[in-house]
Amino acid sequence: MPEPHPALLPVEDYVERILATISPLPAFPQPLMEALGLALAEDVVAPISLPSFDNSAMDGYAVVADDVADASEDSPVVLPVVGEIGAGQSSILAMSPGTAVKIMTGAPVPTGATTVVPYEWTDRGVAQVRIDRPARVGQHIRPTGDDISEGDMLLEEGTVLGPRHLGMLAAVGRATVRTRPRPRVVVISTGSELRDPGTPLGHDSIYDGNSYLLAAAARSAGAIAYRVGIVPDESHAFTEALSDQLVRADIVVTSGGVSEGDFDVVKESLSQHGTMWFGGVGMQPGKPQGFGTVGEDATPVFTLPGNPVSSYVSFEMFVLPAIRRMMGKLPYARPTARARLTHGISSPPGKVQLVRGLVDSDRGGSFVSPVGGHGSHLIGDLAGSNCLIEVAADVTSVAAGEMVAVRKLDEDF
Ligand SMILES: Nc1nc2c(c(=O)[nH]1)N[C@H]1C(S)=C(S)[C@@H](COP(=O)(O)OP(=O)(O)OC[C@H]3O[C@@H](n4cnc5c(N)ncnc54)[C@H](O)[C@@H]3O)O[C@H]1N2
Ligand code: MOO
Repeated sequence: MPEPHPALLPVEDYVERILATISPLPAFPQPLMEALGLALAEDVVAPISLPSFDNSAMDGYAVVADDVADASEDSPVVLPVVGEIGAGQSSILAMSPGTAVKIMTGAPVPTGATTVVPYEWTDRGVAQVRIDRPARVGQHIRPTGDDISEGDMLLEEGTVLGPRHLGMLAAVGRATVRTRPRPRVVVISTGSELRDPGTPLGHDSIYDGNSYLLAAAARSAGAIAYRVGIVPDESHAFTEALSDQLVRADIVVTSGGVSEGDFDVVKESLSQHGTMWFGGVGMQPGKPQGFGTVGEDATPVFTLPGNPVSSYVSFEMFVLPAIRRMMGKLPYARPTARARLTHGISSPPGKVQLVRGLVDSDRGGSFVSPVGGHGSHLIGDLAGSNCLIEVAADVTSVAAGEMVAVRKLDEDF
């Protein structure tokens, strides 16, 4: 009698198991430029106010508003110019009524001045200035704290830092911020049939697309990716490659060697490790999976199936959330959107089906078309898609015109 198929682990249970094993990486202060794209691991409170002093918004003359209240073109007010203040120069700290001080944009307004008259309203005089319009109190003065007040909550923990955040942090004088670093993800391709792109191909070999696919996906997810060369289907070669790599890995991702084949060395080598789990997950493509921790530092290891589409989809569903959890980035999983299906699709019972699709949101709604067939070797179709259509495990067909869940690939979230 044939052995019954072991039960498939539901996708959500597998994700839960993975996330329960993965911890956020310890945070530390990083220079601002290193923090781009990283999640803040502290609340940032403004250490100073911005502007930090009253300063001029125009090139012109700092004066007392009362002195120019009656100025007009027919009857200009003439004031002696007692000095000049450029941005970064604060030699003149105070001025008296009845005088004018030349002032440049951004320069500190001297005590006593209540307004700034722009050059355009004057004769631009050097020793004395003729002002032919009145200026109200506070005009063209940017007051202290106008933008940010000392003690304001600027950014909350978990914020993913973009260029505008970094600009603000620098503007308030922060040189470093506490962030969680990028995980180092080591990608190992296994398979004696694999050859490096750029080298000759025999009649029985294929190019190693997966290590590029997975390393690029890891980098796109925010990780530092190390693509290790091809490891043949030999147990000792795999074990050696793995132990060499563990020292620089926060996560190890392997491709190939996890199904039922006679040369499935990944499974064979790692099965001896207590914490590794191997089995089938209720998902297509990407059924054969393995996950656990290995080595002294309990480094998480994902053993993804070798078929390229299976490998990629497995990365999206399982490795991406793990990378994001290490980085402290929420949500962990790529969010789904809704789109109307243009052509019907069928799906096996008991498995979440992830169909390559092309989603277009520019036509007064979102429409999604399946791309190519279901085969998990079809990398051409994978490259031609921009989303994964997700069909739930208990659904066996979806008709054209129905709404489906889609994961838009490559989008930041
Ligand atoms: N008897 C069974 N056979 C298979 C089963 C099963 O349940 N019973 N599952 C199938 C499924 S589903 C998948 S997915 C694959 C997974 O296989 P492995 O993870 O063991 O991967 P390999 O056998 O090494 O390779 C599968 C396929 O992918 C190609 N490959 C592998 N590495 C790369 C790479 N780096 N770049 C490009 N292509 C790669 C490889 O040549 C094979 O064609 O198992 C099924 N079999
Ligand atoms: O799990 Mo496999 O991915 O169906 O080819």
